Amino acid sequence: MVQAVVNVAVGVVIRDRSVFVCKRAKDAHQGDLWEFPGGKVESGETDTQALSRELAEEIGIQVKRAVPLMTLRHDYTDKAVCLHVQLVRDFSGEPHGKEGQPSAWRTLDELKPEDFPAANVAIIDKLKQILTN
Ligand SMILES: Nc1nc2c([nH]c(=O)n2[C@H]2C[C@H](O)[C@@H](COP(=O)(O)OP(=O)(O)OP(=O)(O)O)O2)c(=O)[nH]1
Ligand SMILES: [Mg+2]
Repeated sequence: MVQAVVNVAVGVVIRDRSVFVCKRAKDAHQGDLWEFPGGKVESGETDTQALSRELAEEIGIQVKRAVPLMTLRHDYTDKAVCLHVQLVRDFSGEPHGKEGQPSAWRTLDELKPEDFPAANVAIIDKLKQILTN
């Protein structure tokens, strides 16, 4: 059966020179890898609405402004995703792993692409282009 592409809102939360990352649950798709927080866009939601909802649920912040960074499609062997990646610099609340997941602030130099799902390699590359210097 051909599977539908799953639309996902992904937030790169930035403070100073660091980004906020979380660890995916072991039993999740692409489990046990690090991620930028976010999740599936539900029907009737815009990407931005989905992002605000997911970041409130997963890391306990209120997004004040989100700026689109990139949209990318990635086909894993078992699932195809379209990631709508947005930069979040303007938020209230203190990001934390609200669902008990490990989380951390990391500088770009500290991000190892191999610790993330394969789709994230392109995101990390793009962040390095725009956030350095
Ligand atoms: N959140 C997030 N998902 C990513 C990233 N990179 C990547 O390939 N994905 C994939 C993994 C999943 O197949 C999908 C997002 O699913 P998710 O597990 O976050 O969705 P969700 O929060 O709505 O979770 P659930 O309630 O359905 O379990 O996108 C990333 O950096 N962040
Ligand atoms: Mg999620």
